[in-house]
Amino acid sequence: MMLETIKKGLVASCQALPDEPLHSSFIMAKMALAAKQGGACGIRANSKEDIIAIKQEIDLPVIGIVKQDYPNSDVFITATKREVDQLLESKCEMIALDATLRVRPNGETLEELVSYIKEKAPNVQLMADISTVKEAVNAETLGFDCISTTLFGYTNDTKGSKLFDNEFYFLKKVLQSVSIPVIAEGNVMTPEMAKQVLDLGAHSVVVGGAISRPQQITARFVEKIQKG
Ligand SMILES: CC(=O)N[C@H](C=O)[C@@H](O)[C@H](O)[C@H](O)COP(=O)(O)O
Repeated sequence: MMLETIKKGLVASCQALPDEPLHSSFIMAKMALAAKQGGACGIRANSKEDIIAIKQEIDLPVIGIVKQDYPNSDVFITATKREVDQLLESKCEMIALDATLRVRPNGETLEELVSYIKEKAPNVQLMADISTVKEAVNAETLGFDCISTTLFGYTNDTKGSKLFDNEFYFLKKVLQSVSIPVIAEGNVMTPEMAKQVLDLGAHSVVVGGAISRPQQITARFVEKIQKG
C-alpha cells in the first residue's frame, strides 16, 4: 500500500494550475520523472489528466486531488463526489480530500465522501488535508488512513501561519493528537526542513513548490538578491 512505500521518504507534489506557466499534463509527467530520478518515492498530483499522464511516465504511487473552486464554499481540494469519481478513474493509489469542518458544496459531507470511496475502492487509501488539530482528530474518527498538514495557513482561521512557525509547533501538536500516520506538507522549503519534520515523527514529507514551481524558486533567489 502507498503509505508503506512512502514511509520516511519524499513525496514530490507536481502541480501547475491553469494560471501557472507549467500548466500541462505533459510537463507534470516529466516533472514527476525528474522527481523519481532524484529519489522521490511518491507523487502528489492534481487532476485526472495529470495523474494519467504521470502514471504513463513512471511507476511511483500517486496521491490524487482535484482542485475545483465552487461558489458558496471555501473547500477546493476534492470537494465533492464529482472530483472523487474523476480520481477513481485516474487509478491513483491514494485520494486526498479537504477534511476541514467547513461547509462543502452541494450540501455533501466529508463522512459521505469517505464511505463512498471506501465502498467503491476499498484499496484506495485516504489522506485528510487538515488545518487544525480538531480536524485531524475528526478525520481519524471518520476512518482516514493518514493526515496531512496541507491546509494549515490556508484557511480563514489559520491564515498567515506557516508549518515551520515556532519550530513546527502545529505539526508536533497534530502528532500528539492522532495515532494514524501524519504527513508534513506545506511550505517545506529546504532539505533541512524535510529532514527535521521526519525526525519530529512525520511519516513522510510532501514537497511541492520548492521542487516543481520554478516561478517560486526564482522569486526566492531574486528576493534575497534585492532585499538581502
Ligand atoms: C494549500 C494548497 O492549495 N496546497 C496544494 C495542495 O495540494 C498545493 O498547491 C501545494 O503545492 C502542496 O500542498 C505542497 O505544498 P508546498 O507547495 O508549499 O510545498
